[in-house]
Parts: sequence; C-alpha cells; structure tokens
Amino acid sequence: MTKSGESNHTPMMQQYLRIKSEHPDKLVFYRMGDFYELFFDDAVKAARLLDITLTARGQSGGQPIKMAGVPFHSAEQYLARLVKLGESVAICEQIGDPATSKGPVERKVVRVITPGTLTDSALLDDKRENRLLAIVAHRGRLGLAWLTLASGEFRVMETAADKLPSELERLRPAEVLVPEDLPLALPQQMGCVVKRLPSWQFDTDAAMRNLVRHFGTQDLSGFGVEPDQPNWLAVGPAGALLEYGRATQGGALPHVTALTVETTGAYVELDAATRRNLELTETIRGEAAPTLLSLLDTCATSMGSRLLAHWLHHPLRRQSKIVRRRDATRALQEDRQFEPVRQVLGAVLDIERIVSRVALRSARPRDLSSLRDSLRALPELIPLLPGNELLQELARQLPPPAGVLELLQAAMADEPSVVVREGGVIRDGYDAELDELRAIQTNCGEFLLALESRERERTGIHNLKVEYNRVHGFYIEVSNGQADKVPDDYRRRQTLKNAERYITPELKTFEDKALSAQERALAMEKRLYEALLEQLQPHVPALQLTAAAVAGLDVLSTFAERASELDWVAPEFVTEPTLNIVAGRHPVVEAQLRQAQAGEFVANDLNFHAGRKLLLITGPNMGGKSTYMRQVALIVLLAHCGAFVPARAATIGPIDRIFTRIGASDDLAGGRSTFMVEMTETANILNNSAEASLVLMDEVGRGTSTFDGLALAWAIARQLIEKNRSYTLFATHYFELTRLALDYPQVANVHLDAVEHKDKIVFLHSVEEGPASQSYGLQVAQLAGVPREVIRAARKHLAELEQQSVTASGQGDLFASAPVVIEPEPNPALERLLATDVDELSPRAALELLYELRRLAS
Ligand SMILES: Nc1ncnc2c1ncn2[C@@H]1O[C@H](COP(=O)(O)OP(=O)(O)OP(=O)(O)O)[C@@H](O)[C@H]1O
Repeated sequence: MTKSGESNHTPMMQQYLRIKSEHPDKLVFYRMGDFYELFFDDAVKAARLLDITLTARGQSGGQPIKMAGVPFHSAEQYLARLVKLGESVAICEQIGDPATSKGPVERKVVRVITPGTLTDSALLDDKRENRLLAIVAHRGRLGLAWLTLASGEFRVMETAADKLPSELERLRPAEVLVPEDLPLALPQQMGCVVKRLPSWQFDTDAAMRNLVRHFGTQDLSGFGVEPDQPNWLAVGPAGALLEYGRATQGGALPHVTALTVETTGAYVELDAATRRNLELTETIRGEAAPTLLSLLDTCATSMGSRLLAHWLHHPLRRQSKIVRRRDATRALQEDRQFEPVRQVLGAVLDIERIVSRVALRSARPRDLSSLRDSLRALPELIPLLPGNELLQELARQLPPPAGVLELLQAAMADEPSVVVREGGVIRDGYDAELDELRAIQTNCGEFLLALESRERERTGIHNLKVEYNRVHGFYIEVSNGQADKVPDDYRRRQTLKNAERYITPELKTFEDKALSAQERALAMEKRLYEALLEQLQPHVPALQLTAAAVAGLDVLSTFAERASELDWVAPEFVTEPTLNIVAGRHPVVEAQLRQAQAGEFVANDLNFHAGRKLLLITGPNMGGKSTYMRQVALIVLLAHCGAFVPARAATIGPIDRIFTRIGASDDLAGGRSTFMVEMTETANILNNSAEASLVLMDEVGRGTSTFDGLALAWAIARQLIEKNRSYTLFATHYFELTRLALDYPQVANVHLDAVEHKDKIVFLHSVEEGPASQSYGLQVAQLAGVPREVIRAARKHLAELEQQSVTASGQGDLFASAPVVIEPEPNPALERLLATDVDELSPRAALELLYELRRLAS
C-alpha cells in the first residue's frame, strides 16, 4: 500500500489508514453500511483466501483503491474461514451517528479475532478447546502459560526445555505467543499460528503488576506462584496472555478468575510420540476417527466431550484420585443409573461457553434463554445421582447461584429473537415501561377505531375515516362534500382530489407516541438486556463451577455407559509393581472388527511384576504385535483416567509415564529421516524412562542395515533391562534377541502365531509363551499380492542366506546360537496343484493337469 501523504486521501481513507496503521498484521474489516470492506493489500489477500471479488473503486492518494467486501450479516462464515487459515482480523465498527457526524462516521476497532482467542459460538469447534499459549525459555527451562478464553481456564507451568514438543502435543494450542528473541528453536511443524511479540511484553515485573491488578490480590502466592519457586518463569507469559486476551476482546476478562499451577507430577506423562501413536484424540493421519476419543465420546453435552478429551490427555497419577473417579463410574454403571442422568444432561447446553460470553458481554439473547433452560433442567439431576462421594460432591456443586434462574425466567422471552435489535427478547411483565411501550403498539388499532367513532359522533360526518400511511403518518379523512362540518381544531394535512386529510392535537399526540413507541421499545429492550448481563456478572464464577460439575457428571456417566455397552471392567489399583491384565482387548480395533463384521477380537493377557519386566514379542507381520502392545498402553491409560478398561480383569500398580516407539514415520518437514526419528525417540526413552514407566518398543532398529539394527536393538533391550528397568514390551523380528531371556530372568518371550493352511496364512492373534518359530514374511508378502515369481525367487535366496549364516563365521555370527529357520524348497508340482481350483476343471483339463503334474514331479 502506498500512503503518499495523508492529505492526498479522502477523509474516510485517512480514517481507514489511521486505523490500519494500528493493526498492520491483521486484516481490517471496515464497516460501511451493510458490508465489511477490506482495502489495498488486505483486499487482495482476502479475495485470494475467501474467493471473493476484488474490485477497485475511485482513487485515493493518486492510486486506485483495491477493495473487497463481505456482507455484514454473513461475516461470521468468512471470519471462521480466515481464522482457520491462521489469520487475525480487526473488526472496525461505526460507533458515531451517521446523521449527526460531519465527515466520516466515527469508527473504532471493537474486537480482534485471532485463532487462539475465539469466544463466538459460530467460530468455535464445540468439541475442542481453543487455547492460546505463551512460552518463554531461560537456561534450559520453559515457562508456559495458557488461556482458554471461551471457558476462562488460565494455567501456568514450568518445565524442561526438551519437553516442548510433548507439551505442544498435549495442549494443542490454536495460537502461540513467543518473545521475538526466544532462545529456542520451535518445532518446524507447529500446526498453529505463532506470533512473535516484543520481548518486553513478557517482562516478569510488569506481568506481575498486571496479574495482581486483574485478580485484585496483593501477590500471586495464593495461586501458588512465588519468586524463586518453580513456575515463576511462567509469570511473564501469563502477563503477556492476559494483555493479549484483553486487547482482542476490547475489555477486561472478568471470567478469568484464577491462575492454576499445573505440576508435572500430577499426571502420567505421555511424550509427544506417545500421544500421536496411541491415537487418543486424532489418528496418525490427523483424522478425528477412529480414535479412543471417537469410541468413547457419547457425551450428552459438548462440555463433556471437551472434558473427556482433556482427561484422555491427562491420565492421573495419584491412585486415590483415580479411584474416586472409578468408583463414581461404577456407581453410575450399577443398574444402568447413568441412563436417566444422561437423559437429563441431553437438555443441557454449553453453559461453560455461554457464561464466558456473559462475562465478555457478548452473549446473545439465545445464549441467555439456553442458559435459563439448562439451569432449569439441573435440579432434576440431583435425585438421580447415586450416593457416591465424588458424585455427591458434584451434586453439591451443581445448583446455580441463588436467583439467577429466577432472574432469567422473569427477564427472557420464551424464544427470543437472534439479536437484541430485532426486539422480542425481554419477557412481558418484566418491565412496566417496556410493557407500556409495547401496549401502545398493540393497542394502536383499537385506539384508532375508538377515535374514529368518537369523531364521527362529534362532527356528524358518518364516512369520516382515521387512517395511516408511511409518508403522512396518521390523519382523519373527510370527503369534499362534508368539508363544511369539519370542526375548528382540525388542521389540514393534505389535499386530495375528492377529500381532505386532517390532523387533530389528540391524534398528533398519539402519533408521536405510537411512532416512537417501537423505537423506544427496542432501545428499552437493549438497555434492559445490557442491565441483565450486568446483573449476571457477579454470578460468573459460581456458574463456571456449575458448568464444571455438569461436564464432570457427563464424562463419568459416559464412562459408565461405554463400560456397559462395550463390556469393560473396573480396574483394581495396588501399590506393588504390577501390571496384570486378563483377557485385554484393543478397544478401537475391536470396535472396528465388530463394525466390519470381520470376526471376533482375540483377547490376550499380560503379566508384569518386579521379577518379570520385559516381554520380547515375536511373530509374523500382521500377527497382531502392535495391536497387543498398544492395547496394553490404552488399558493403562484408560485406567488412569478413572474409566473402566477393555479386559476381563486388570490390576495395576503405580505408573509414572508411558513411552512408545512405534511405527516408522518420516518427519520430512522436520528434516529427519525415518531412522533418525526412530533413534531420537529411542534416546528419549533410554534417557527418561524409569522403573514405574511403561515402554513400548516396536521393531526398533529396522530402519537401518540388518546387523546395525540387530546390534542396536540388542543393546537397547539390555539397557532397558539393566538400567531403566521399566515395564517394557519389545516387539522384534530379530529372533536373535529371544536369547536375552536366557541371560535375564526378568525377560520373557512371547509370540503371536499363525498357521499355514493350503496356500493361505491364518493369523491366530493369541499371545503365547515362548519365541516364535517362523516369520512368515514371504507368506505375508504373497498375501499382499507380490507376484509369485518374486516370492519364488525370494524363497530361493532366503534358503541360500540361511545356509550361509549357519556355516559362515564373523559378522553373520553376531549371536552365535541364533535360531535358524530353513524352509524346505517348494515343490513345483505341489505349488501347481495348490493353485488349481479343482471345481473349475473339465474332465479333459483334469487329465491334462495330471500329465503336467507328473512332468513337474519328475
Ligand atoms: N487380538 C486380535 N484379534 C483380532 N484381530 C487382531 C488382533 N490383533 C491384531 N488383529 C488384526 O491384525 C491386524 C494386524 O495387526 P498388527 O498391526 O498388530 O500386526 P503386527 O504384528 O504389528 O504387524 P507388523 O509386524 O507388520 O507391524 C490388525 O489390523 C487387526 O485387524
């Protein structure tokens, strides 16, 4: 954009350019009548992103003004698209009165929409939190603060700098704020918008003053944040967030009522790879289903859905807390008590987000009527809740603050219109003045009829009419023949061909009242509505508690419902090192098999204790190794969320972290090869896992040459056994590793089996003690459609290789007693026979085949 001297521009453009200069990094939506217009570079960008027409109108400063616009009434859909694309938008409204203003109407940016600060229901995903995260780094430590404006959640934590990827994966922010001189490389693929702000915005002292002023406290010690304590580093980012949040909302954030310190020890830690690999809330491909969440989320409310996603990412460490949730789930599950509870919850709308909009004074009339209807439903829940400790605690937290429901019932119309300016929002009987103004409108007809008959009587003009038209307003019409009977107090308003129209002082007074009544009623409703929002302000914190109780009840009843429908059991918790699962299943794979009617899922046990801590899992490709390992992790995770688990029984000792090294995925965007990703994740596991950690290692070492891979896998397994001593599931194709069980008593071999049937391979999917005897790699390749001649050549080559490895010494003899499997040379006659569909043969072809077989066999 060229800005060749302010004075060269029209006054309106001068105003625009001034506003734009305050928001250089955002698209400015500049309100003009029924449109939001964008100009210059903003117009070009918006036209491209929104696929709207780019026009040019007039000139300003010697340049044509590029322009693009969106209608004001459908702006939300465009805003939603821009925000999804990571753009921020400044909404600039007319705030002056066009009728009285000289020059352009006064305009002001009333709110700023950024991906991480959304509160509008039309722009938000019902089922996902929209978080704004701020990060600072100092001497290998990170200060993190995050704010969810749609709920008022405001949290801080301090952690080690190398935890950044896992924290980003856990919090999934929509937008991240960092100081421009952040001494730390951010992951290349953040998947969200990153804003670099001037460093002073993260200054601890200024942030402290800002936060203390906001909370009205002397310092932050009441929230557990103090100098020289862990989490102090998060004060700067917390201050930056508060300021940013305020700037976008154009005002204070009264619903942000507390700062919560998150301590890492509270949750079972999941690293970034684990959150992805276990497909908790998103598949590895980034889809919403099938995932653990998509299987579990039958929540009745969106508040429940969001809390469920949160719980899945935050499995609890403290067994006492887990047991409270589990027992509540059990109480709701007994006699299907969850059913009526869920039915009532079905009538409850998103109280949490509505309350935030109340606090931000952006709640629409239907928000308040929904709040009223939802609050009205809540008392029905209380008698339905079983006498369990946690449930009773939630029941006590459930009732809304006194008077709020009554106020909403008295004030809000049953079905208010969408926006206040349309009227019909405030209930009749709530305000006497509004009632009177409305009465004038409704009684208008009656008054006019009464006036007409009175005037006919007074004047004796029997065809006198009292009427109204838009241009002249109210009038009394008298036909020309009766003009002599018109009384003195009639003032002429208009002359027609055959009649005269008059007005009387009484009719004039009525006209003034009637015409302004509608306008005044609308203004009155607006005032009353604003006052209502004001009256609700002090109740915001209590309503947030109500919302939290609803969400908690919803998730617990969902756990109960899922447990019943999917046949899950309550896990038991013990303090000894134990991980014992009887007939465990992979919940998502099982559901998919059922859905596809592709057979029953085969349940499998797991038994870990202090003397048995590493399982070496062997077996054919497609045999079910990954599924088995993942199901163990999912069962442990579900148990720590307080849910039931897909098994016949489960006994679980203390677990502090879950690590996974599963699957090969190139991080091309991050510039790391498959093998590099594999080794980085392995390094993380070796450096951080401990005795109470659960580690899943799937085919580690396969990304490099056979001997390198084998040697690495062997050394890694030994380290896990000797040093980390974690509960480890180690799937491998290197049969040589199965020897480890001979050297270490805490290592056990298990395998998944398959059998060959005719030329087919059948996977049994059941986990058996001992190492596998065959890899079936070639059979699986055949199953996948690799051409027969390739399989035959491979088989031949395999036999040669195996022969060499038996006889040769040196490299091939890395593990001297490695079990070697030599497959017999295939018999061509047998192969031909097996490939024949006997039912399809004619007697003549059968005879020919017999000759052919004879030839092949000789
Ligand atoms: N216990 C089970 N019961 C029924 N079907 C199963 C079971 N376990 C696995 N499967 C089926 O087998 C398929 C392959 O399983 P999985 O990916 O776990 O094999 P794998 O041994 O890890 O194979 P690879 O070594 O090739 O990675 C699954 O997609 C699932 O459909």
